[in-house]
Amino acid sequence: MTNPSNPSAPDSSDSSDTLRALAAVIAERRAADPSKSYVAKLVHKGLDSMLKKVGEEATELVIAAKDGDREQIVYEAADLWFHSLIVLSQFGLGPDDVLAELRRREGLSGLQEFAQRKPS
Ligand SMILES: N=c1c2ncn([C@@H]3O[C@H](COP(=O)(O)OP(=O)(O)OP(=O)(O)O)[C@@H](O)[C@H]3O)c2ncn1[C@@H]1O[C@H](COP(=O)(O)O)[C@@H](O)[C@H]1O
Repeated sequence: MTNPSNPSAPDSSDSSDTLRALAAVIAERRAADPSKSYVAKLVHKGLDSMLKKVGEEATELVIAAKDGDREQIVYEAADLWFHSLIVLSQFGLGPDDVLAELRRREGLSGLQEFAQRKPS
């Protein structure tokens, strides 16, 4: 379905395309002018600032969920995914890497996977 507020946005029925498109914008903006791009500004501040944002957004998601505010949960989850993509980009990684890991886990029970882990 076309996004009525942004008809040129990718079809929301294909979530991985949306994540890939956002990751491509992030990759391009990393080298942009920090006064004109939020991504460039955060990248310019360095890894600690990116990680701080991920921590903040995760906490805000927790608070929204504790409040049971569905709209706010979606808003904060979007912030968290966005900032996670920035951290991934810092290491030359992207949504396809995470999606591949999720696909690898498909059909493997979390309890089974945990039991197979080597003791650390
Ligand atoms: N998806 C996002 C996105 N989500 C959140 N944000 C920004 O993330 C920032 C942090 O959000 P907060 O709620 O924590 O706001 P804040 O506490 O006031 O921010 P800080 O001062 O702590 O950084 C805000 O400035 C948001 O606008 C985003 N900024 C950009 N994008 C995407 O990234 C693209 C490139 O953006 P630019 O790099 O700015 O061109 C955009 O076209 C969008 O598609």
